[in-house]
Amino acid sequence: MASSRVDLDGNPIKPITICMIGAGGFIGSHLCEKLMTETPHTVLALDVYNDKIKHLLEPETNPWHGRINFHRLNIKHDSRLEGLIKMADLTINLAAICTPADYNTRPLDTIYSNFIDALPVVKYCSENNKRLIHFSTCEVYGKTIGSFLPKDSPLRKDPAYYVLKEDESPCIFGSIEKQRWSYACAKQLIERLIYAEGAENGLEFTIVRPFNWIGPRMDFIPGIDGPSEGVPRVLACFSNNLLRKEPLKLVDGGQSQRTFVYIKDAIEAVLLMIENPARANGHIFNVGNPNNEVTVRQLGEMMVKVYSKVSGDPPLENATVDVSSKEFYGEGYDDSDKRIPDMTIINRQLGWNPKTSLWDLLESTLTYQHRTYAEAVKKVIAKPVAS
Ligand SMILES: NC(=O)c1ccc[n+]([C@@H]2O[C@H](COP(=O)([O-])OP(=O)(O)OC[C@H]3O[C@@H](n4cnc5c(N)ncnc54)[C@H](O)[C@@H]3O)[C@@H](O)[C@H]2O)c1
Ligand SMILES: O=c1ccn([C@@H]2O[C@H](COP(=O)(O)OP(=O)(O)O[C@H]3OC[C@@H](O)[C@H](O)[C@H]3O)[C@@H](O)[C@H]2O)c(=O)[nH]1
Repeated sequence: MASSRVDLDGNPIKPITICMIGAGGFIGSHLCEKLMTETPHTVLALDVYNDKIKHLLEPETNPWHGRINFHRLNIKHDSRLEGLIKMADLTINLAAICTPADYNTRPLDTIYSNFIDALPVVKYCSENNKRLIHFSTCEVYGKTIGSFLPKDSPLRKDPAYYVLKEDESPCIFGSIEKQRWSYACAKQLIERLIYAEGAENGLEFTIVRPFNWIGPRMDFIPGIDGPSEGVPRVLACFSNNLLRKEPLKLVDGGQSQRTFVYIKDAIEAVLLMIENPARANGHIFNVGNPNNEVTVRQLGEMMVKVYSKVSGDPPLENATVDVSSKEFYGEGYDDSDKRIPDMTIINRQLGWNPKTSLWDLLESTLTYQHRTYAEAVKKVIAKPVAS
């Protein structure tokens, strides 16, 4: 496997050591899996949790045993961080609070997590001349220019007013009371800091802006492997509703638009960045699938159909219900109206294109959700409520 692998310019790929912070999360678990099964690289996996990568850490008979080492630590306060970054050739920082339900209910934790806690990582990489791949977000673009045009303006249909370009589009956030944007603002400032470290001190960096990556192991199902009152991201919210046979809640009518990309497609893009530093350094990359655009209402309706197919149950009648954002997320919520990534830069630098359609990615993801959770949800529903 390992020795014959070459990069995009035909050079042999040498095995490296990667310090992956946030390796126990959704994206981290898929990236670790890819690195273990398809590459010779070694991973120092840092996180406070490891449930999603347990299958890679155990048993000792795994062919990659010894190439992945888990370090349980909180980067807020752990003196081991600099040493681990020094031991690696490349650091990938995925650690963040990144769930909309947290942005306006835990704004301080959100700002600290996405900006303050990331500062030492940038500093240690810069001081020790280590390459950094930092995970930002599509949310740094905020709202589209088109959303400020009159509702009936024909310009709303012009891509110049909504396609999001790394090197051209402005970042448009709501007012300070709309704390939804605290996350986006913290991510924007850390991007600017990394960029400045590159410009002034020569830090070798790549910034990734994910556009709604979804797939197995995303977030949690409330009351099963996460808190009963917890509100995960939309894929897990809708999966939870489907598993419990309750209507899917459409926030403010589900009119916002998103493009969804399959996690396995997106991880291919990250691997190209890891293994082609000369093409990836100094760049900010949109990673998404512009062909998979739907409104949140359309996403819900499609998930109802796909879940019926994979579970064998008839689709729910009255499958959706409208809720206000204030009721669902609390005061201070706002939303991104539309997110279409421009793909020019990632295409030119890495030749990457997403492959999987929304229907196909939902089919494999909901098959996983059904297999993993249906029985556990049935048991919880059957339990009499304690009086
Ligand atoms: N999934 C997406 O579509 C998406 C979209 C935009 C941006 N992102 C960004 O990608 C990154 C990873 O996202 P994800 O979807 O895998 O989220 P996730 O919540 O599943 O993973 C984040 C991981 O970081 C860990 N972590 C957080 N704070 C930590 C700390 N102080 N010390 C150690 N570990 C810590 C968490 O325990 C978690 O396992 C985040 O930076 C997020 O903002 C993701
Ligand atoms: O049950 C639900 C959950 C969510 N939604 C809506 O679905 C849309 C998508 O919500 P998600 O929870 O997936 O999160 P968003 O797309 O708003 O942001 C996401 O993308 C940017 C990343 O940085 C973050 O990981 C995440 O914040 C929003 O319009 C939200 O209001 C519902 O209508 N019903």
